[in-house]
Amino acid sequence: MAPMGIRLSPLGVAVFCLLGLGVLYHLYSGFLAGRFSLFSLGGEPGGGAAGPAGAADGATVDLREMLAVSVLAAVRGGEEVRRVRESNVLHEKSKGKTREGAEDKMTSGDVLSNRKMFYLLKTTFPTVQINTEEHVDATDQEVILWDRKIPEDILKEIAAPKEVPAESVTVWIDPLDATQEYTEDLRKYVTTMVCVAVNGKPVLGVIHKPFSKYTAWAMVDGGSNVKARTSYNEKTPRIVVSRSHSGMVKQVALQTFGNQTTIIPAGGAGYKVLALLDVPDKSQEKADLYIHVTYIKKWDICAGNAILKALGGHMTTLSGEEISYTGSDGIEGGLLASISMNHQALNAESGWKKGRGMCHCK
Ligand SMILES: Nc1ncnc2c1ncn2[C@@H]1O[C@H](COP(=O)(O)O)[C@@H](OP(=O)(O)O)[C@H]1O
Ligand SMILES: [Mg+2]
Repeated sequence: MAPMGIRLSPLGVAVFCLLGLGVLYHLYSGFLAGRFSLFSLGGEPGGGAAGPAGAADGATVDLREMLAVSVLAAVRGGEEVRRVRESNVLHEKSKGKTREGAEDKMTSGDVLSNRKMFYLLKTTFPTVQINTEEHVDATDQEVILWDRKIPEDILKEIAAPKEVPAESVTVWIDPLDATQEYTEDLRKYVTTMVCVAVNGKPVLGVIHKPFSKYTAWAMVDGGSNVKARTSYNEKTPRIVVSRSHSGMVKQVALQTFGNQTTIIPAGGAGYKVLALLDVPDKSQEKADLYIHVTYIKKWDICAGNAILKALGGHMTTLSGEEISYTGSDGIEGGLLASISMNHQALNAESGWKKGRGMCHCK
């Protein structure tokens, strides 16, 4: 008989100790996996412990977890986008005008998708900088918890965690790309997008089509669920361009590549990047190049830039400069996106001279 009348069974004590050891092992193996992957990336371990709650660790974040949450955020945001469109009550408003005088529209689809996407990412990675197209209402907070499950297709492509310092990360969210087309009920152009940049370089991108439920994702030096097509027409390329913020893009494209070139006007920067890839979605048109000439924001292009880069393609300004995804929201020098082509030669051909903002076409 034990003191105070409690009798300890030897079998019970043994089971209790074994359970305790199991829990300790589980916790410690997660800790070691995080540390090893950090060292393999050449980084320094941060001050906080990268334990099993790695996603909530302030000092480092695991890019593989960020990819899983980004895919989930794009899908959850997309559900809002679809629900609002199907309700036919869009509460369309104008946020003002673009520099070229087009209406910069916003709908309930943008706002509700933004709320879901932002809070899912912010709750999971509270210390990371998140830039999003729409205003986040702090009085309307929503705590959305990630179930910490990394989907099988991601685990298959990316075998190990990839930890980076949280302070090096900037997330860009576009809760509804192609808002203009959304208001016109041109559903195929609409996407939701998440991008993660590390030290300003785009490293992972997710583009989700809410109406056909297709999702493309890729991580630079990691893996992807999408690939380039087998061939592209470099001589007389089909060029996908904006239908609602076109500027002089048609003239630039035709003068540069000749009158044989086919111009495909389309909505959404996400849609236009997918046009360059091997995408099984039936509603997706195909193109060889994507050119944009007016001002554009980084949440519109970062995910596409990351995906192209991961697959060996390029997205630069028209004068060939890489785009840095920190600091200011927008870029001035236009956009040229290609894959499996001589991007540098295309830049030179397009005739845009750095800093001039005008075309010196042939
Ligand atoms: N000149 C400009 N100024 C501001 N935003 C622009 C722009 N040109 C394009 N965009 C934005 O870039 C995205 C793709 O544009 P487009 O469909 O014309 O190619 C759209 O994003 P949103 O729909 O997310 O606002 C659009 O608003
Ligand atoms: Mg956009």
